[in-house]
Amino acid sequence: MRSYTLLACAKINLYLEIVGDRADGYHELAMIMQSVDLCDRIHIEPSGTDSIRVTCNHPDVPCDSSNLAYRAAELMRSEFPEAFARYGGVNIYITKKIPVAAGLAGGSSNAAAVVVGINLLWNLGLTQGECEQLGAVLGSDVPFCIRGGTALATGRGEKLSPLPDLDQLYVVLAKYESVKISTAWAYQTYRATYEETYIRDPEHIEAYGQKVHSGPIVRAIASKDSAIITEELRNDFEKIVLPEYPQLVSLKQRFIEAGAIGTLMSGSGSTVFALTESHSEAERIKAYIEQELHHPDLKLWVAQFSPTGIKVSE
Ligand SMILES: C[C@@](CO)(OP(=O)(O)O)[C@H](O)COP(=O)(O)OP(=O)(O)OC[C@H]1O[C@@H](n2ccc(N)nc2=O)[C@H](O)[C@@H]1O
Ligand SMILES: Nc1ncnc2c1ncn2[C@@H]1O[C@H](COP(=O)(O)OP(=O)(O)O)[C@@H](O)[C@H]1O
Repeated sequence: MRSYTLLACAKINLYLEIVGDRADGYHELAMIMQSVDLCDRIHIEPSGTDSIRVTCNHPDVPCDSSNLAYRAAELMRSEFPEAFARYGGVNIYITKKIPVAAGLAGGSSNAAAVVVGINLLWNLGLTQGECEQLGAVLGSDVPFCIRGGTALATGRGEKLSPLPDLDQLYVVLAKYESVKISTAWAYQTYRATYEETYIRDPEHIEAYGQKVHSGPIVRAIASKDSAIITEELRNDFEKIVLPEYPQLVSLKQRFIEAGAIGTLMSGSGSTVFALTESHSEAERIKAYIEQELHHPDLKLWVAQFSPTGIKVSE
């Protein structure tokens, strides 16, 4: 039987506005999500048994049923029992390149790759939309990781509207290995600090009217206007994370000093990214930061915006 190798792209948030409280305990969001070509490699093969097995090269990633890739395979097993009975279990090999707990959706991208990979392995014939719906059960960011490219994400992050691909931008990603921020902590802390500004029980993002401020960046993306995109970068989590981690503030300052056209923390952190208009400029800024900060704990990567979230090869 066939096996598949998939590249699962990281995402960055060019815009993240926390707009309200939801009845289900999640937060209502307006986000611009962007895939970048820093990718984990996921290999999926039939196990020849009825079990799911996950192997990963990263010491901080669990290989048991708490691994999001494992949970994705479990979901497929329970949703498609006949296919499971016919094709059996799977072995999943994960080679991590995306830093862990970094605000780059590493786990979500791995789960996305497993949904897409098992769809192929078991000949399920699911459409991308159907894969995205299954992904939403696994986590708010998983549908975007399946769709990829550039998208406006609303609801709890799972409702996607496509935006034109921003293929002209490059990114330098920087992460202090010791600064690990849990997404649940970030949302809880934000709620505790800003709850009084929340909109209660919002039904639809449109209903927020004036309260949502993503219009200018959406229009700038449509017209591919990098100057306005960089002016409109926003991440509400910066308000609670940056005061706790002054090294991230310095990192942002250094990026601007180095000539980045914009800089922002991604998601709930702790990755900070800088945008540039060329690959050579991104490499130059990476080298500058490595030399200036020269911190063994600080890791940097250069990546390009990607029009896809998952790339498949047999
Ligand atoms: C913050 C973001 C921005 O893209 O990314 P990361 O920083 O994790 O990469 C996402 O909203 C993370 O999405 P994801 O990691 O899929 O979240 P989930 O598994 O659904 O939920 C993790 C935790 O975040 C909270 N959560 C998540 C999404 C949301 N709209 N409201 C929330 O309050 C949940 O209550 C839960 O405690
Ligand atoms: N396949 C996976 N890859 C990475 N982390 C995973 C995976 N499965 C579960 N996790 C756990 O999820 C947590 C969040 O990791 P990750 O998805 O990389 O971060 P973020 O939510 O900030 O984008 C980690 O602490 C890790 O232990």
